[in-house]
Amino acid sequence: MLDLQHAAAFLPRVNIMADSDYAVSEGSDICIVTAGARQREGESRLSLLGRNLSLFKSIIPQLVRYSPDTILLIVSNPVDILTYLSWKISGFPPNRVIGTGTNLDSSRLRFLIADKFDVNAHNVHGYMVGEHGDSSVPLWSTLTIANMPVLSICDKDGVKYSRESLQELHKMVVGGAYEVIKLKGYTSWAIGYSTASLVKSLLRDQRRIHPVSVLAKGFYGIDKDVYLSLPSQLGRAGVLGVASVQMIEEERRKLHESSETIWDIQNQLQI
Ligand SMILES: NC(=O)C1=CN([C@@H]2O[C@H](COP(=O)(O)OP(=O)(O)OC[C@H]3O[C@@H](n4cnc5c(N)ncnc54)[C@H](O)[C@@H]3O)[C@@H](O)[C@H]2O)C=CC1
Ligand SMILES: CC(=O)C(=O)O
Repeated sequence: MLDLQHAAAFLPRVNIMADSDYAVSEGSDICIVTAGARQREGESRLSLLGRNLSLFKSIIPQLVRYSPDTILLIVSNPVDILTYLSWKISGFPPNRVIGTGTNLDSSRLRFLIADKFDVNAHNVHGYMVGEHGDSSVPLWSTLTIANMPVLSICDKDGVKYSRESLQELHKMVVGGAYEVIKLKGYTSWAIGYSTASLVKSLLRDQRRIHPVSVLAKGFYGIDKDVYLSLPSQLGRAGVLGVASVQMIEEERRKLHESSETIWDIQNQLQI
């Protein structure tokens, strides 16, 4: 708290408070939960569940008690399962319980595509969906650079990036967090920017579409209460809707596989 307060001369006027008493969070518009164990080198996100489950059981009721109308934005891993857990514990409607999900994975993919094709990442449009993690699914069929489908660019003669090398990019996205963790012990900057961008869309009612972890039941043929990332419109009320993106059969199948991966673990939770 002090370290942030000492930046007062460089920030817009802001009241920075901290306390171990949750009363300090009373009346929050949004509560961002980042507490918890992080991965050690080579460890998967899913393996963190045991350590972070009991933590969430103690944190979420306190946040709900002091801010019954808040939006819960979950960052801690495994983010999809902890977001589901937060939804269950909070008793909130699902539109007010959101996980940062594949907003970060999508940015990693957009960065890699932008780098390969030497364009600005803002001009690369597309989503990764599903689990934030190893079973995430890139929606190649709708990925575009300035409205040109990336797959059709790859099919043109003389383009040096084949469809196979795009699959390599997906591996790099999945391996991206592992690599950063190996190099510096944790990831921080990209998830920080990703979360800030989501908060801006939510609190300023920007109605932008982000791939974030939402209750997926009823979308894309998913019939279970799982949280996973789908392109979702965010505004002041939280999740305003889920976009209907065209998916080819293979993408839909992989989304369902990702959903099953999460479901299998979620099913073992004792809430
Ligand atoms: N969804 C995503 O894309 C990302 C998720 N993460 C996840 O975020 C979590 C935190 O990671 P880091 O910040 O790197 O770890 P960290 O170890 O730097 O920070 C964790 C913090 O949680 C706090 N904490 C522990 N128990 C608490 C409690 N009962 N109440 C309040 N605070 C408590 C600790 O004091 C510590 O400050 C991990 O689960 C990590 O996997 C991290 C980066 C990206
Ligand atoms: C740690 C993590 O989930 C990430 O950086 O993607």
